[in-house]
Amino acid sequence: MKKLKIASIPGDGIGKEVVPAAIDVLKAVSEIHGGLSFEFMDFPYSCEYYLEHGSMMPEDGLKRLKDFDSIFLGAVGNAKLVPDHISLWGLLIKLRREFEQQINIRPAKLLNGVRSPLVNPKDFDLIVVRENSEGEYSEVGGRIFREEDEIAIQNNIFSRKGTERAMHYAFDLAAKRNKHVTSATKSNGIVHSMPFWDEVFKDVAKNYPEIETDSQHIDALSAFFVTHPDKFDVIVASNLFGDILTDLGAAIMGSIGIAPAGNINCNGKYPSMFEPVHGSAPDIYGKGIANPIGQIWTAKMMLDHHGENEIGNVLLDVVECTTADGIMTPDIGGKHSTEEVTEEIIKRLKEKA
Ligand SMILES: NC(=O)C1=CN([C@@H]2O[C@H](COP(=O)(O)OP(=O)(O)OC[C@H]3O[C@@H](n4cnc5c(N)ncnc54)[C@H](O)[C@@H]3O)[C@@H](O)[C@H]2O)C=CC1
Ligand SMILES: CC(=O)C(=O)O
Ligand SMILES: [K+]
Ligand SMILES: [Mn+2]
Repeated sequence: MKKLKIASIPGDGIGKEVVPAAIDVLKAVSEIHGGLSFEFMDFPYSCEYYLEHGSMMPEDGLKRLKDFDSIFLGAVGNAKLVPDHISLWGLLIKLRREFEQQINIRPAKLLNGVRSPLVNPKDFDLIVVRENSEGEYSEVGGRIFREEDEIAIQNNIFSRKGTERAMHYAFDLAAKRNKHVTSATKSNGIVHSMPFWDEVFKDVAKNYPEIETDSQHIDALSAFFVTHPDKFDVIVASNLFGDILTDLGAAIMGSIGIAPAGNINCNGKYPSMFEPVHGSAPDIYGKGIANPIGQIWTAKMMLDHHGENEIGNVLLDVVECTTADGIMTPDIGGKHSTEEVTEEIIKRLKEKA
C-alpha cells in the first residue's frame, strides 16, 4: 500500500470550506484505488492564527511541514484581520520560497457543461508555467520621505538560473504536449529585465529544435487569451505576468473557482504545494456556495505529481460528468451548494469502483 503524508492548510475564508471537501474526495479516491492511502495532518496557519500568535505560522513551522510528501493548501488572506502583504508573505509566499517551489503550473481548459463567457471559446487547453520564486514578487526596495515627497521603490529580480529553470520546465512540458511554447514578455516597455528574459528564451529554445516558439507582449497576450485561447499550448511567464494571466485563464474557463495550480519543488529537497488559483473569497465565505472544483482539480494535480495519473484522470472525468449534468455551484450557473457538488462527485467516484 502506497501512503502519502499530506499536510493540509485550509488557511482563510473559503479555503476552510473547499479543502475539507477536496479531502473527502481524496478519501473516496483512496477507497476506490485500493493501493493508495493518505495520512492527512491539519495545520491551522491562517490570519486567525496570526491574531492569536503574532505570526502566520510558528517559528518551527517549516520544520513541521518539510517531511510531508505534499502540502495541500486552500487560500490565504483576510484583510479585515491582517494586511494582505503580511499574511501572504508570512505563509503562502514564504512556503513557496523556503521550500524552493520555483515553478507554478496552472492549466486552463474547458470542462464539459461549464459555459465559458467567451462567445466562441473553441476547445482551448493551455498551461501557464509561472516563475514562482523571484521576478516582480520581491522584497527588494523600500519607502523613503513623507507625504508629498514620499517615494516607493520596488525592484524586480530576474536571475539567469531562475529564468532558465522556468523556461526549461515549459519546454519539457511542451515536448509532452503540443510542442509549442509562448513567452510572455514586455520588452517594449520594461528595458532591463524583459530584454534579458527574451534573450534567455532564445538561448533556451535552441536546446529544443522540435518545439515551436513565439513571444508576445503581455498586453497583446492577454487580449489573445480572450480572442484565440485555442492557439496556445504552453505559456512561460514571470511571477506577476503568470499570476494575472492565470486569473484570466480561469475566467475564460467559466470561473476562478475551478482553476487548479501546483507549486512545484523541482530539486526533491522539499514538498511541493498544491493550491487552487483563487483566493479566500471573503465575499462568499460562509454561504456554502464556494465552488470546490478548483480545490478538487488541484487534488488531481497532486495525484499526478505522485505518479497517480490514472486515478487522477478518473477524478477529472467524474468532475466533468457532474458539471455536464448541471450539478454546479452558482459561480458557473448552477444552484447547488459546495456540499452537494462534493457529495455528487464522491457518489459518482464510488460508482466507478
Ligand atoms: N493563493 C492565495 O492564497 C491567494 C490569496 N488571495 C487573497 O484572497 C483574498 C481575496 O482576494 P480576491 O482578490 O478577492 O480574490 P479571490 O480569488 O478570493 O476572489 C475573486 C472573486 O472570485 C470569486 N471566487 C473565488 N474563488 C471562488 C470559488 N471557489 N467559488 C466561487 N467563487 C469564487 C470570489 O467570490 C470573488 O468574487 C485577499 O486576501 C487576497 O490577498 C488572492 C489570490 C490568491
Ligand atoms: C497571490 C496570488 O494571487 C497568487 O499567487 O496567485
Ligand atoms: K489559493
Ligand atoms: Mn493570483
